[in-house]
Amino acid sequence: MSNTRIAFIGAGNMAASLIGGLRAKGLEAAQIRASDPGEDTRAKVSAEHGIETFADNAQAIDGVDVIVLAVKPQAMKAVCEAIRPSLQPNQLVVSIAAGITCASMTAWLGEQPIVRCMPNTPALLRQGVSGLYATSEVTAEQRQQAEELLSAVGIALWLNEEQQLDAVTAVSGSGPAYFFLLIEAMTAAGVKLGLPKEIAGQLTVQTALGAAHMAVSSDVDAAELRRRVTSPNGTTEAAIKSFQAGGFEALVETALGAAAHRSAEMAEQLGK
Ligand SMILES: NC(=O)C1=CN([C@@H]2O[C@H](COP(=O)(O)OP(=O)(O)OC[C@H]3O[C@@H](n4cnc5c(N)ncnc54)[C@H](OP(=O)(O)O)[C@@H]3O)[C@@H](O)[C@H]2O)C=CC1
Ligand SMILES: O=C(O)[C@@H]1CCC=N1
Repeated sequence: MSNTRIAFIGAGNMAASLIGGLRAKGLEAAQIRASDPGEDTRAKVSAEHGIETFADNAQAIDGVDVIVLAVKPQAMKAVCEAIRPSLQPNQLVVSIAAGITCASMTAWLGEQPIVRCMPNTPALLRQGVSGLYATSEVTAEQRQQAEELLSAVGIALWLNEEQQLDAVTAVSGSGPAYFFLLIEAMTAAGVKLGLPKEIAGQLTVQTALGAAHMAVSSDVDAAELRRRVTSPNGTTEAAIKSFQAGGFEALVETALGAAAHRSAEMAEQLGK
């Protein structure tokens, strides 16, 4: 990406994470621009990353190689239609918006190389994971550019079918929130069992971190790691049996199904 010029449309949370990752990877501030209607948002991203910012999206995309659409899904149609007259045919459009299909973007932007992806908030710490899907207009060089963009904040995984992005959204896009919910619930349960809140919180968060590190670095799968914690007729077995009696696995499947369904539903509702 040594010479790639990138414009971010929308300079909110996810854009700022990506910009931070790119700067940490060595991209020059002059290679990156961002546009956003918020004066404070522009001032913040400009102060933090030393990049030029714009109130006008068309001005921001002038002459860049890659345009990252980082606005809310509800704003995508208006943003795409407004930049359409200013697009160059070879400019790669990368969208991170949940539930907005390549077909909708093509209808709003015209024929344009598009990479649709789904990152997640740990991108802020360069610990994110993203699924990526490219339309047939995307060249090998542009695939590389998109991959390097998302790799700057974590792991980037290519998908062969666009529909799989609904599942990626359900698993990893929304996924951090599920772990936060579990952290909240375990901390509250620890308090109910007699621990001070701060200690219950620290025990929970450090356990989550340790377990995630083990799952990442171990050569055995999560089921085996779980088995190694679970002594026969011990405390873990008592807890796991209780989770399973309450339908834990089925509940997770239902919850992720709801997220994937919502992603597809947003495509229907917002894609017209
Ligand atoms: N948050 C998450 O966990 C994830 C989010 N995403 C996707 O990333 C996208 C951005 O989300 P996130 O960063 O959280 O949202 P934010 O609200 O933090 O950022 C969006 C930014 O876009 C600005 N904006 C609004 N309208 C326009 C416009 N017409 N032109 C330029 N900028 C505009 C907003 O300004 P203002 O606030 O003034 O309206 C805001 O600063 C969404 O589409 C979401 O689906 C993907 C993966 C994970
Ligand atoms: O909740 C949402 O719709 C967005 C997409 C994935 C995470 N947050």
